[in-house]
Amino acid sequence: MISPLSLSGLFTLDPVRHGDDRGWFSEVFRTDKFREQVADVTFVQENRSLSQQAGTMRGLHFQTPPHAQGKLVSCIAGSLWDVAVDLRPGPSFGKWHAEELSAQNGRQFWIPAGFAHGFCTREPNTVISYKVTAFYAPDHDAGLAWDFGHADGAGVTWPEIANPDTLSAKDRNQPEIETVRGVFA
Ligand SMILES: Cc1cn([C@H]2C[C@H](O)[C@@H](COP(=O)(O)OP(=O)(O)O[C@H]3O[C@H](C)C(=O)[C@H](O)[C@H]3O)O2)c(=O)[nH]c1=O
Repeated sequence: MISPLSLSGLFTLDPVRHGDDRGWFSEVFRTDKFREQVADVTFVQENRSLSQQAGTMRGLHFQTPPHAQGKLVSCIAGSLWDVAVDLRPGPSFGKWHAEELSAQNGRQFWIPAGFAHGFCTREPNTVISYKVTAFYAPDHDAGLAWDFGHADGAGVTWPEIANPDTLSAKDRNQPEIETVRGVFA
């Protein structure tokens, strides 16, 4: 099943699992169905990362134009809380949406270009896997603080298990959201 979400452009996808006495089989991605029902994009790279500790936080990241990335995110081991923050100009700027992704539920989260992406793992040895629509461009790698807006009572409400001590040095020094307003104008 493919479902549009409240923030326009975001979707969840729940591929069918054909079970039998061995286990299950699932078509987890098809270009034709994705282009018809979600977005007419082409994926050029697939990323995976292992986070050993539960509560590991990564993000909030994006690549600036012309290397902005759409991301089709899934969890292939363990479980995680995945969040997209809208950086597109307009009334939804700064709004966010999160999804629970796990190897068990097989759910996928489509995040188009124009959003920052981050996650927090819920189990040890969680692996995230995501296709992206633009190649890695380190000179266009950007981000915003995981706790943006918290001083004003706004921003992302991370799960209890989130552990800021797990943040990379880069992620401990990301800027406030106002500094990235207009990046996707
Ligand atoms: C993103 C990326 C990274 N790298 C190298 C660069 C570093 O040597 C190493 C770790 O990179 P980084 O610390 O940026 O990895 P994460 O903190 O997991 O960042 C990612 O996680 C958040 C949630 C995202 O959505 C982005 O895709 C991405 O920013 O992998 C590559 O070689 N290719 C790549 O595409």
